Amino acid sequence: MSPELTRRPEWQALRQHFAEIGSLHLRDLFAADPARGERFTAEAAGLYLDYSRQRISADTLRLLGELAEACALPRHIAAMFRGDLINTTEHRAALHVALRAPAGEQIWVDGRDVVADVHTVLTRMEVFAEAVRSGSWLGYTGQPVRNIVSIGIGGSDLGPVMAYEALRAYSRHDLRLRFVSNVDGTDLAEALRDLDAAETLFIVCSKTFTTLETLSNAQVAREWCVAVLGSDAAVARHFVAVSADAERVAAFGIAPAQMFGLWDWVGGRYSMDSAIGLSTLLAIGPAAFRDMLAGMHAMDVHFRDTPLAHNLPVLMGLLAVWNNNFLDAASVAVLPYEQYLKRFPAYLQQLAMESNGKHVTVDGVRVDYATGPIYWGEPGTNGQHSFHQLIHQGTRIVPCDFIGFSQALNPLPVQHDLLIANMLAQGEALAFGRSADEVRAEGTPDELVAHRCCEGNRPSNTLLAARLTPWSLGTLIALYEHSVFVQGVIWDIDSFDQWGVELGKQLASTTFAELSAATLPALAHDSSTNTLIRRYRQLRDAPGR
Ligand SMILES: O=P(O)(O)OC[C@H]1O[C@H](O)[C@H](O)[C@@H](O)[C@@H]1O
Repeated sequence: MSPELTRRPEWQALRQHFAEIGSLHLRDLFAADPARGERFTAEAAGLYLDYSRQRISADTLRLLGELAEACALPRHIAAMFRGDLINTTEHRAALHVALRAPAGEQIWVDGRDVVADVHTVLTRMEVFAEAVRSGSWLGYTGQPVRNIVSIGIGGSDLGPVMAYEALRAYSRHDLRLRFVSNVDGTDLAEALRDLDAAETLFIVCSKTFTTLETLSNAQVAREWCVAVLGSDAAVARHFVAVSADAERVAAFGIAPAQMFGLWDWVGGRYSMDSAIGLSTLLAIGPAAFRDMLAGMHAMDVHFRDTPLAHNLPVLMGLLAVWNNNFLDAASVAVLPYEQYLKRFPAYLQQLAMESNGKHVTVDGVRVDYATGPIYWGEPGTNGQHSFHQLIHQGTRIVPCDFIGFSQALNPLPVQHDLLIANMLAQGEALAFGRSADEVRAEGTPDELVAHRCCEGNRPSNTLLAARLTPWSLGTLIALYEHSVFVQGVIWDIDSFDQWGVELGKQLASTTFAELSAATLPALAHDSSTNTLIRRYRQLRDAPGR
């Protein structure tokens, strides 16, 4: 059985259309329509999107819209907001929109109003955060908290790290936040090296509370804390947990009063605005955290209620499908021209790649088209001095998302205009390039003309907002969350499961037993794994090394 998507007349129409316009250059498209840079734009919740530098025409947009209708995108959007079990392989809702729904709104799952539950937890988080921030929460020896160490990985780390870095300008600078994720002991050792346990609070973040990296790091952190402070009783003043599994948290030794809950309808990579965001709330305070939620909600409402043609996440999602499946672009570069967004690309990697890196449809049929592209990126202008060369002149097409803000958070005399000038120049250079004639006219010697030419015709989006605030960060996150969902709907995949990560975990547990056994047991892997296991043990145990 072949999947339905590529058999749809709307898909075939796009194929045909690409054959007609695929070779058009952005120079021609702009020349043919001088107002293109005003027309191919959209705006929502304070975010302005310029998509005029995508290799599309008005017909492309119409045909993508028809594909979206054929794939029942509006029905899928409604189903998500209603709390239907759209994560079909796990029989769960994907209701991250409920995490930022205002108090009083109602969304029902299994006969419970989940919005009420969300606000109960949010209020508890705020009370706790106020106690810590005001200095009234005291450690075991009577000291207030000055250091917060969040232990978590994947969705229980990347969102909180990204948000903490993004909102540093709004954070309490006398609270030191650190994030430990890797099972590599270096991560924890370096995080704790200069901290005083008496004034350190640990947040153990794990939705399942089974994740090996997090549990083993939390265990060591607890031993460190108890050893320094001299009593098991210290754990109650220095550890809180965020999890959906109260029993496992209790078994670890953290009392229910010090646990903040989330639910199985919150996916890990969609959880940074749940209790998993406790570190963010501690850093920026309750009012700013609520602003972030309000920004997310504003984008949710826009996504839910706006016709497809003017809907920002829908446009971004459909353009991503166009680039991925018709232009055959295998990756997307996310280039924030805002230093505070330095971890945004890493956060998006999990969001996009764990969601849409799938090889079968929701019905388990092998896809015959490319699904999720590779997301990567670095803040500008740094990337311009390293990998932009490939984006400008390499043989692969790398669509770019530029993200910038009009107002600087740390204004220096000329820097911000310089920064944004560079962002705009990159988009312009990528789109229009520089022809051989133009290069020659600059007096370039003949033998260098080919080397200095830039073909152009490289697509990009530009997202512009007034200022990076908790609110605008919220809009940006929700924009990408929904854009990823739109892509998943078109590709007919389950964007909310992540079965692919399980195999490696299973194999690692067997291998761990083999690495740590006193004497090497019989190995039954392939010859590569067997040899590497032997060599590792040999190097590890070699005397004098
Ligand atoms: O929050 P946890 O249950 O500890 O999960 C942490 C992470 O690990 C898993 O392996 C998944 O791939 C991620 O989606 C998840 O966010």
